[in-house]
Amino acid sequence: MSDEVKRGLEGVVVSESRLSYIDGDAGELGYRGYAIEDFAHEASYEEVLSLLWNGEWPTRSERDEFAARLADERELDPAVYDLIAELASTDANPMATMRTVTSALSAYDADTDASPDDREANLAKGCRITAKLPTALAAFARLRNGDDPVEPRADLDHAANFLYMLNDTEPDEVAAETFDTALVLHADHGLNASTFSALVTTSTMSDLHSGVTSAIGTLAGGLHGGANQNVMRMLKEIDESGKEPREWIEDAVAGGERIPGFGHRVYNVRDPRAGILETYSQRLGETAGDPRWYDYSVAIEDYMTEEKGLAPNVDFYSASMYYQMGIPMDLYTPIFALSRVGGWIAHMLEQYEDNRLIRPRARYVGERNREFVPLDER
Ligand SMILES: CC(=O)SCCNC(=O)CCNC(=O)[C@H](O)C(C)(C)COP(=O)(O)OP(=O)(O)OC[C@H]1O[C@@H](n2cnc3c(N)ncnc32)[C@H](O)[C@@H]1OP(=O)(O)O
Ligand SMILES: O=C([O-])CC(=O)C(=O)O
Repeated sequence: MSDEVKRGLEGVVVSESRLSYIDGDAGELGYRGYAIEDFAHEASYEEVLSLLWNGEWPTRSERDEFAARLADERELDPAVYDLIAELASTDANPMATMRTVTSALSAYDADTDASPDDREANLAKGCRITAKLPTALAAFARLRNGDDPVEPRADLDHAANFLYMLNDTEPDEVAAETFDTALVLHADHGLNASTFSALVTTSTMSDLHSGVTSAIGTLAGGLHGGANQNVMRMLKEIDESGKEPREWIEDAVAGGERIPGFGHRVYNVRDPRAGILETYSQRLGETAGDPRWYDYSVAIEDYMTEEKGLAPNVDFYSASMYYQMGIPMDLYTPIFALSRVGGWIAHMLEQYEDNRLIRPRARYVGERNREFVPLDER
């Protein structure tokens, strides 16, 4: 057995998957063999979930049935609302709230005692988790502002219903479509850190709720999903500094800072999702007559690409896009989770079909054969 250390598991292949294909040199991403550019605008999040979980695009009737099943599961148990209200009253971190709520949902899940690898029970649990998290996040966002939660509406699709519950106003077509595309584009991405942590959890034959709880904790960090809110904080800081974006970034890079939204473990070129999200960010700026956030982003990208050879990742343009939709900054990463939950579940379903415990090793570099000294003699 080789003792070579692969820091960060870079380049290590640990499993086979039929879910997402990534070519990091060509900048290509596909779900189950379909290039994202071919369906991102057209397919809904519900269709993508169905594709990821079942392997094929649903027919219209299958899509309707699946969407209705999800819509039926949006309500939360009153005890979960109480928990969210409690967390909102302490101004808890939204990602910590999502993690805690996911864990709590298992207590109210009808299939909580099913065998961890029972596919039908897992599909039912998957529907419940995916359907309930948007209700939980919207309720939390409203309660912390002193507003009452808004009941989900079964006649709205997954994306539109979330915006409706968040704002207590039915979104217009542009907002609903933009948000739906963001959900579609964030749904899966190979063995990224959060998906891997879900798989580590379920590889012990733990349950789906535990896997999603682990994954949310992993997504929260600034090197992963947390980067999207850091991007917007940076854009705001640039705006307030009065400096040119290029000058601001130059100073930040010279100061040794990592620029959020740039760089990627797998892509050596521009993340293909960034290109699609960029068009939405640009369009929203033009419509609002304030292209500032998009323009800053382009100036930063130009500098980072030319001077550092680093391209934007998915978190870069999603930030200005969500901001221009009026979404509070600290909800961007939880929104990433609302989408990625579909990918996490798809990977866990795949893992249960052919599971092996994930248990790598560390090379021990500490001292050995040291003599134990009892407490009173130290
Ligand atoms: C959904 C997602 O998770 S997408 C990623 C979201 N995360 C971010 O946007 C945070 C900023 N980006 C980063 O920190 C990194 O690019 C990561 C974590 C995404 C990838 O990290 P790794 O593959 O481990 O690359 P690593 O950290 O070794 O970086 C390689 C080199 O590029 C530099 N670098 C990488 N990203 C950046 C960045 N955003 N800003 C400045 N320098 C960077 C590193 O300093 C390092 O330089 P060095 O070799 O001179 O020390
Ligand atoms: O793949 C990764 O490492 C990070 C990423 O872009 C994602 O999770 O969408």
